[in-house]
Amino acid sequence: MNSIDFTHHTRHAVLIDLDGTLVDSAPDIVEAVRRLLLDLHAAPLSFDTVRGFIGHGVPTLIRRVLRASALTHIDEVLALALFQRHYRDTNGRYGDVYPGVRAGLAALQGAGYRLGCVTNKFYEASVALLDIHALAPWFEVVVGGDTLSQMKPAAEPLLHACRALHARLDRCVLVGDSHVDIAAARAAQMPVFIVRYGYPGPEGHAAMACDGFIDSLEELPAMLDAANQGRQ
Ligand SMILES: O=C(O)COP(=O)(O)O
Ligand SMILES: [Mg+2]
Repeated sequence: MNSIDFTHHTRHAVLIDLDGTLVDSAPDIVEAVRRLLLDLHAAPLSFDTVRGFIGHGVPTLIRRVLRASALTHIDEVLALALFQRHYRDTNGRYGDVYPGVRAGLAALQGAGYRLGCVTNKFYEASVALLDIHALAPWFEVVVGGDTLSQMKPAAEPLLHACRALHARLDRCVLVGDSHVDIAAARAAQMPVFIVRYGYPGPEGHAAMACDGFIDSLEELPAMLDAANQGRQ
């Protein structure tokens, strides 16, 4: 995939992570985990504990939940199926879009950027969540955790989105909330901007080696102007 020739593509694109960047979806996910643990007759985990498990996709989240609840004897495929059933109900119901997201997307589109959503959440759930919050129309492509054989931190989802948008690889940036996004962007040799909210994981933001932090997506057009000038 790395050998794809992007040089005939000229468009600038912004790839944006979903959970923790566009939507504060932890309340939906934590509620589905609470229902899963109820099914398994296990004690609930704290909100912060479960939120800290978000970032590497649902199968990893479930593995972490089972480990934290001393339920490693439970079949992960079964637990995943139980979770999915609950998540179909909770997805989009409790969490909300972060402040500045809608205005930021409008400003980016107005400035001529093509927009793609690159998430480790399963594709179907991602599209459903974007739909529920009326964010879907902004995105020309959505790459989910199960769209390709590899998810972030692999480079492939970013390269795939870039190609789908007919954008030049050296004209794409990623915006995310976690070290998974940073690692994926580095693997794709793409600049990465990190929101100061979201689910950065236990290490927090301090140790993040990104190209810049933002408090709101509304700050992006100005930041990208500066970044693109540096790349000419
Ligand atoms: O589902 C996850 O674990 C994370 O999803 P994200 O890539 O949109 O942050
Ligand atoms: Mg995220």
